[in-house]
Amino acid sequence: MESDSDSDGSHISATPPRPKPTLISRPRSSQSNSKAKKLFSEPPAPARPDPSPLLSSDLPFQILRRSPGQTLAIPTVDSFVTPGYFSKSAPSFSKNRRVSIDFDPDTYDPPSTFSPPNSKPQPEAGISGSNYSAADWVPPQPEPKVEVANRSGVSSKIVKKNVNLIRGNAPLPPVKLKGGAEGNFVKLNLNGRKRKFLNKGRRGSFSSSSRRKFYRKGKRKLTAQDGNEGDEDGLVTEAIAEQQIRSQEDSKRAKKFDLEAFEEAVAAARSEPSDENLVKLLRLTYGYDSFRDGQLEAIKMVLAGDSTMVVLPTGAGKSLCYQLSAVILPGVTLVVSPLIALMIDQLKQLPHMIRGGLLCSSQTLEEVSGTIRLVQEGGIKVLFVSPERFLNGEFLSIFSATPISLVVVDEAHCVSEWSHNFRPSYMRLRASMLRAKLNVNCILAMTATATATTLSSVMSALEIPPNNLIQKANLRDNLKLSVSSSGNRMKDLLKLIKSTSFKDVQSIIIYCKFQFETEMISRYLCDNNINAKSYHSGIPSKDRTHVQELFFTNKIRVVVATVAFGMGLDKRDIGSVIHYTLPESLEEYVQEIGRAGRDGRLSYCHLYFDDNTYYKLRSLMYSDGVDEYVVNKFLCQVFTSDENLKGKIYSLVKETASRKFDMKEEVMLTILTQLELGEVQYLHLLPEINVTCILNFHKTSPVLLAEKDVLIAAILKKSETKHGQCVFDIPTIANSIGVTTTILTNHLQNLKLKGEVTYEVKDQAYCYTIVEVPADLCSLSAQLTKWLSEVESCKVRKLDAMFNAAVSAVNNCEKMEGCSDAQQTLCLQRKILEYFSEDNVDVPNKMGKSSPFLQADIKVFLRSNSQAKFTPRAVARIMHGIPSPAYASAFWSKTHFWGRYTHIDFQVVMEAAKAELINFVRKDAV
Ligand SMILES: Nc1ncnc2c1ncn2[C@@H]1O[C@H](COP(=O)(O)OP(=O)(O)OP(=O)(O)O)[C@@H](O)[C@H]1O
Repeated sequence: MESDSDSDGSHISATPPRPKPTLISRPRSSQSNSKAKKLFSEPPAPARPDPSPLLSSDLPFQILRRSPGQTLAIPTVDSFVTPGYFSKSAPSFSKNRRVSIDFDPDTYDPPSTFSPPNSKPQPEAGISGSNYSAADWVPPQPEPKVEVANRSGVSSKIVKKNVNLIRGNAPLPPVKLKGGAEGNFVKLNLNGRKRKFLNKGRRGSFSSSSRRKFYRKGKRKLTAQDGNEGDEDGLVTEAIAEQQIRSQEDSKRAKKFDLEAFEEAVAAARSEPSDENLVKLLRLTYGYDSFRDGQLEAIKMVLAGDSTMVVLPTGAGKSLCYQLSAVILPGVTLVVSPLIALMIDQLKQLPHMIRGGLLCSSQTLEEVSGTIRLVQEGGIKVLFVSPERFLNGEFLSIFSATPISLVVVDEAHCVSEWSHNFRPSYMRLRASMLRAKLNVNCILAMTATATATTLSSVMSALEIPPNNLIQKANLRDNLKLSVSSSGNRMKDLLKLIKSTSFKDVQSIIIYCKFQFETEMISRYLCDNNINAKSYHSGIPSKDRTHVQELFFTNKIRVVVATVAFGMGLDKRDIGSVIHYTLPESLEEYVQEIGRAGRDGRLSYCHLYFDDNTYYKLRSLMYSDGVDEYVVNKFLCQVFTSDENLKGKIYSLVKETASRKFDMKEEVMLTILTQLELGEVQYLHLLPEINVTCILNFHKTSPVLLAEKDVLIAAILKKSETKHGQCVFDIPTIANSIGVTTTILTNHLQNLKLKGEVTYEVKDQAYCYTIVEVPADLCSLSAQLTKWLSEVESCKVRKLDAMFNAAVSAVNNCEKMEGCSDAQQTLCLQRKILEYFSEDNVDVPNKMGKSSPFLQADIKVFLRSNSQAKFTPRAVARIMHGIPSPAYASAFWSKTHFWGRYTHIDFQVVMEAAKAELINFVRKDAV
């Protein structure tokens, strides 16, 4: 259970950390110490993972024993250096190669060339110290050349190199289009078509068939070059290419589209946004005859420049509210979306006359700069971005000359820590920030699932006046809801799917919490002649896309999925959603059943629940918890005691810090974001980067190169030589010459393109500059811990409310009016309504408050693991079967106490552990 629950990419999820790829170290040849070999040597063998991180963990029970924070030795920053500064002869920056190193945690997978998570740089014999001398350098062997054909068919020779750019994204060779179109302009023009709309004639002639070939070719190249990339990257690239092909087909079909009439309707709606004009534009854009409930109201408010909060049920047509507004508004509409998959879906769903674009971390340099160019040229009307983009100054600067008319915050509940799906990066989306950085005054926030508390916190962050709320019922009334408690869910599920109500249902989604469940159930259904496939984030993206395609084309009847399948999914004829596992909140339940019946037809939603699943889920709710003294230690490290703090870039390597503080990466990010956006701004977060760089020189000797290049000179001064490679910390070098890390890595990339160097980066880190050192770290730690524990309690309450709704639907339903024939629709609707209007109430729970054996078991556990260090929280987590960064399940699940007390309240177990640990320490002292 512990290892494979799925996450939707949200901040506080029950998902244990995904295993990261490990590097297989090869045995080293004893003769491999020649200098030439040193420069081409394999990366250093990773250190063996510590079998028990506890032994080296810095987490003693002695609460007051605080280890001092690590101090970053960062030299003073003298001045800000422009890109050309590095090159002593000529500026070496190519503007269009520059790319911001942005990071979307929802899709990030570290490139496989990186060191394994537990590896630490090992001191090696033969390290020559931090300074290079000319004698250290031996020219490397030439690298093999491969032929690559460009679009025009002319083959060009390029050097095949290790794809070790930041995120492993090697830039594509420039592709020249006939007729003057440039680069991969067309490929990026996601809704390109024939560019009749507003930029007539800008694109050169590019026939449909050649375009198809181009996309296919581009796709192949990208696949080859993205070999080291995360799974989602292939998905983005493919979606972009497929979108292009689809746009072509649409374009042919839409020949009859009357551009003139459309442009007239836009102009009319712009000058007078009356009901009549808007309906006319709706008809021309979508072919719909009327607006759905809430749509017209929302569009009119946005056109009047009023920030608006829209709460409409799933499938009610929220996207149309911003799409139609975008057509009428003069500037760009920026849509912030939490998941790349969601952005891709929305991009694909844009009507062909609305030109869309997408910026995400997994795009190539050309794709990013091409999209930015299009935005600046007015070639994109709707731009989808992830919230992490707002960390990036370069991204924000795009809009200095390009007006944004509207910012749309999709899935706006993510802004609030009191929602089921809080994301720290969404905290950045404050009205004040959007006004200051983007000069935006109108915000449209949209969600299907927000409780009263969530709504009020979102509206306050986005400064949406209370009167500007458009809210309709949370549920559509074509959903028939039923619940049952089951001792044998597999059998009951099969019976249900074969029952009369379900037997004619063509498309069914079955939601599970854990990946193994999806595999197990889909196999079981296939064995029973039901065509089913599983879907979860552990499946390669290509296979996932394939499953989705099979489902959308009705080639499979059932998809058994985790939460990874759902948000934004718009298959209209899904006739049933079944919850094999209890959702974690009523919000999640409403969101997931909202996939059914989008065509308006009666659809069936069944929910199974049982006590054991509830206990397991409730345990997982505690996996983010932190103790005050750990927060204090964390803050000590963040505000390291350096005299000259201001302006310097600091970094915290995620993996190392997470294990050191036994704190999930998302929790660290939440604290850091709060330190930036709370009442006092203590720091300024920068985009996450890999901070350790391993550099190899190729053409010119390092010393000669350093004579021409200030950056290389600084690197040689402050780096170490390991296995003939130059290893340095990116922020340290950036600080020493007073540039940003982005400028530094862009410069390295430039040198790489010239064949001077190759490099790898590793150690993903949070980067920040310090604005103000807190006067009292203890009280700040106390405040932050209190806040985090309230967030945790809120999550637990949400699960309790979900479980209670299910229990009461089964137990009390007959007494309620209208529920019959195993349908609990009215009863559940009532519960959902109550919950969404007043969620902040304590709900009774059925957790045990004591156990006769608990204390004794903890005692035995501590004795049998006396070599390890524990906190009460760590012991309680083990008793509840919750893995954490420092207490991995791979090791600790072997103890027979693992998960033994899931039925006893977590706080109770923690108190018992605390008492036992005190006894243990006292006895030890005696
Ligand atoms: N006025 C309308 N008339 C007919 N169909 C509409 C109308 N507005 C939207 N739709 C259709 O309803 C479907 C659902 O729309 P959309 O995906 O925008 O819903 P949503 O509210 O964003 O749902 P979710 O929250 O699940 O993402 C789409 O297929 C869309 O084309």
